[in-house]
Amino acid sequence: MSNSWFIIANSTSGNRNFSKQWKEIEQLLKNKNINYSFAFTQFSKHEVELVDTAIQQGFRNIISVGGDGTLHHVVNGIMLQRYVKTSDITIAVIPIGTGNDWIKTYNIPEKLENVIEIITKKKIITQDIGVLETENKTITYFNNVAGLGYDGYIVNKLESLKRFGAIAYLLSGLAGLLLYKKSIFKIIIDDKIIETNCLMTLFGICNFSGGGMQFTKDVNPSDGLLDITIAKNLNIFDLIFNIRKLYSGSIVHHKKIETYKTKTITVLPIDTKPFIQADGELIGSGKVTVKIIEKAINFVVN
Ligand SMILES: Nc1ncnc2c1ncn2[C@@H]1O[C@H](COP(=O)(O)OP(=O)(O)OP(=O)(O)O)[C@@H](O)[C@H]1O
Repeated sequence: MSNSWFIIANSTSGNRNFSKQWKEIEQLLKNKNINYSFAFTQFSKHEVELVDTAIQQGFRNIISVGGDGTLHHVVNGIMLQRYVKTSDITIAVIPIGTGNDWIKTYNIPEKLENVIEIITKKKIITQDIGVLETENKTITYFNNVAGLGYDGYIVNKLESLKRFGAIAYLLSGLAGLLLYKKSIFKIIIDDKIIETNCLMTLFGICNFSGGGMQFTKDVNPSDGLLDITIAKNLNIFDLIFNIRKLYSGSIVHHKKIETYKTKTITVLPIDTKPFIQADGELIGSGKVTVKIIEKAINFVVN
């Protein structure tokens, strides 16, 4: 069992024909003599239960077949189980989602043949995992990028637009700015208190979010630090004139953006309850405290 993989597959991820992709995945795994069992998710967050059962049965290697949301829930399943240390578990990702942002940090390709090849090599990085605690004491883990404010607003709006792919993030991201009302955030980082009109505050472990955009600076996913980005009173013109910089990452040098590295941060929105997103999943609204767990889970990378 310790060398075998347990595959958790989300047939609703992405816009392509899942059964065709699944057939190809099974064929490639068989060609490479990779030992595996599998289960399909039946509903959102089912990943958490499936991971728990797989680990209880003795599996230590898990493959997430889906997008960033599926991976997010697999990670939460690992962090929530109580059978083994989380660092005893290894996750590989077969990306069939829409954004597939987490894989971009590690140059993991989307072509199935190449991904399976990477899984056979099993090169591993032990990555940090973030923890968010909301006002009602709900705990959520994340492996890529979380945030509150405008990014949460977009995640909430995007449900119906997702089938249009990564371009939908960009278009709804720009159009939404005309309607979105920024608000004052009180941000506590170590001994520093920042009170500012804020479009959004992001908590990063890896580089990419929003379908290939980069808002985090000098990322190291295993250094035990959150990469904080505070986007202050940016407006639609700031973004339209800097579209290329959103994707290249140099937007972080904009004068209305500040970045920090820290182990813990609290954000208190004043008078509003902005949406909070984690890895592109909507998880709550309002006040949030974020911490980081250094080197928590192993991931197969390129
Ligand atoms: N059987 C299911 N039915 C409905 N929703 C599901 C099911 N299984 C998983 N989900 C949920 O579907 C959501 C979206 O999945 P996922 O993020 O993997 O795909 P995506 O949105 O196409 O990709 P990305 O996040 O990379 O853009 C996740 O919240 C996941 O928990």
